[in-house]
Amino acid sequence: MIRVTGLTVHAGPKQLLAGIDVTIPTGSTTAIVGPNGSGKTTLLRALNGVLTPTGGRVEIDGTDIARRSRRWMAQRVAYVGQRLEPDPSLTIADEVALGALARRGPLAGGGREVDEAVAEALEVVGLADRVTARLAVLSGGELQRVAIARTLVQGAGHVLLDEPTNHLDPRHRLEIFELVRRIAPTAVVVLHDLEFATRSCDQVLVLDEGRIIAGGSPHDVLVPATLDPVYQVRTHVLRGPDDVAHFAFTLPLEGQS
Ligand SMILES: Nc1ncnc2c1ncn2[C@@H]1O[C@H](COP(=O)(O)OP(=O)(O)OP(=O)(O)O)[C@@H](O)[C@H]1O
Repeated sequence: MIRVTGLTVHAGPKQLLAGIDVTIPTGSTTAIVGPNGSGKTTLLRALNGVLTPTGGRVEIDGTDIARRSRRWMAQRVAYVGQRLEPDPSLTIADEVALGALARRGPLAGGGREVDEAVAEALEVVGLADRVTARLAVLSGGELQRVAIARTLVQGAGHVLLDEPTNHLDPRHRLEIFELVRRIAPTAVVVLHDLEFATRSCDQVLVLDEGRIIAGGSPHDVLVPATLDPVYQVRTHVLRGPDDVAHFAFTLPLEGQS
C-alpha cells in the first residue's frame, strides 16, 4: 500500500504539488490523469523517492520512504519513466537484467537465476526472440516492453509507469494493461488516455495545478462535470461495444467555458 499525506513539492519558489493526500491500496491500479503540466510526473517521481518533498510524506507499506535507502526502495518500487533513454550499446537481455541489479546490488552477481528471470520476462512481453538485439535498433514500443520486462525482473510489489502506452499500437496498448495488472500487485499509472483509465484502473486521481481535484472510481470521476473545467473542453462519453466508456472532446463553443 502507498499512503501519501500532505505531500508538497517545490522547485525553487514554484509549488509543483500542493498538499496531496491519497491512499493507493495493495492490489489496485490507480490512474493519475490531468492536463499537461498539472504535476503528474512530479507526483510519480515523489512516490519513487527521487524528489525530496518540501512537506508531507510518502509511506510504502507503513514505512516513511524518506528514511530508507535506494536499495530498500528498489526492492519495493519499480519505475518506468516517460522518456526511455537506455544505453543503446546494451542488448535487450542486458537491459532487462538491470532489474536484478537494482534489486540485489552489484555484488550479488548474475548467474542462472537472473538469466532465467530475464528469459521469462521477455517471454511475457513478447520479445523472447529478440534477446540479443541492441537497444539502439528498437522501436519506441519495443523499448517500452523492454522497460516493463525490467520491472518484472526487479520483482517490486509496486510499479509506477509514466504514460506506458505512448508508443504502442492498439493491440500492444490493450496488452500492456493486462500485463501491468498481472505483474504488479499495486500499480500507479500516469495516463492521458482516459479510455484506458476506465478499462483497467480501480481508482482515478485527477490532478490540476498540483492538487487532486477529484478521486474515485473511473465511472464516478471521468464525467463531463469533472473533466470539462479541468481540460477546458466539452467531453462526450460514448459507450463502446464492450461497454467501456470512450471519450470524445470538442472545444467549447464561444461564450461557453
Ligand atoms: N525541476 C523543475 N523546476 C521547475 N519547474 C519544474 C520542475 N519540474 C517540473 N516543473 C514544472 O512543474 C509542472 C508540472 O510538471 P510535470 O512534469 O509534473 O507535469 P505533468 O502533469 O506530468 O505534465 P505532462 O502531461 O505534460 O507530462 C510543469 O509546469 C513543469 O514545467
